[in-house]
Amino acid sequence: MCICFGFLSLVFAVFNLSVNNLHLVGGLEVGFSLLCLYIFKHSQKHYPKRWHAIIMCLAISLIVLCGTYLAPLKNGLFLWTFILPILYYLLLGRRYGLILSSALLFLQLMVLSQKLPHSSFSAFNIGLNLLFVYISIWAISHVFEGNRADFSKRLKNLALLDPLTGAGNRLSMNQYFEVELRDKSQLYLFLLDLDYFKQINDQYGHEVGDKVLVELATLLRVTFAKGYVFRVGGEEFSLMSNFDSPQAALAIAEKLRLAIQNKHIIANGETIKLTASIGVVQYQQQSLSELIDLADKQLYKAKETGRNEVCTDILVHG
Ligand SMILES: Nc1nc2c(ncn2[C@@H]2O[C@H](COP(=O)(O)OP(=O)(O)OP(=O)(O)O)[C@@H](O)[C@H]2O)c(=O)[nH]1
Repeated sequence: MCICFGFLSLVFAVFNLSVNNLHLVGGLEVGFSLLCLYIFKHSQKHYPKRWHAIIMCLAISLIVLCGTYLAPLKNGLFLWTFILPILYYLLLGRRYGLILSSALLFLQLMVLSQKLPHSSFSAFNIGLNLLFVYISIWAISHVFEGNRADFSKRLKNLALLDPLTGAGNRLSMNQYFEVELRDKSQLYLFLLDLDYFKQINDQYGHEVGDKVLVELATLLRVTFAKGYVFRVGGEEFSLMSNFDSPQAALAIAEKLRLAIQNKHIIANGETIKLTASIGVVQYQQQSLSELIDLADKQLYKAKETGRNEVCTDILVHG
């Protein structure tokens, strides 16, 4: 898109500078071409930045507004106004699309009211038609972008959330660890596994087992509100958060263990009691799979020593 707009803008710049004598508009168009070139170069090496899209939209709007004001209407430069709502919604989403489209409409109406002859009925007719075309394109862009955003959110949820519990899945854990979590200096990972969950399934049935998993995930999210909860296996959850100290991390792990122990789930008129084993490790420059392996060792230790335990390899001083 940058290449396409940059090239078009350069062609118009040459035309406006050499034939139309619109030096300001031509200059702006040359500037816009250079901006497009810069953004194109940047986006080849890095993820595109949001301010690039904002600057691009503002720059092209300025060119269209200046062009409409300075060039004779018969040049048709103002027709570019109609693609701008599409561009705003495409590049900036619904909120900015709405704000910029209304601002552009207001400014273009001011500019055109200076340029269209006031008394002429045909000018009034043209103005009205242009207004309705603009509003129609704007409305279509708004609805289309709304549908696209909802659809993309639903797809993202399908890809990243565990459908049963609503907790993040393995993929979202990887994404969180590798991309979103920038400061890992105080990161701790808990691996939590329900004890004797097979017995619950066997005794009460799979549906009740599912209900237990859903309630457990809710309890984890509430008790571990500071961090992120992912379901990484049948009845196994991984939790990640930064803590000020190992003591603080272990205190929360213990709080989780007690909350699960005190949780009573009613199913088929019976009360189901739960316990969980938890392995806690601190991040020290390992990869995610290495960190999980370490946490798994601690979890195994907790299972071995009788379950309903928190185990860790962190040395706590004092
Ligand atoms: N209801 C339900 N059960 C599941 C789901 N995923 C895995 N399971 C069950 O979870 C149980 C896990 O059993 P085990 O690995 O033996 O673990 P456990 O009985 O909790 O024993 P320990 O972990 O050693 O304390 C199996 O019975 C699986 O069928 C699920 O989505 N829903």
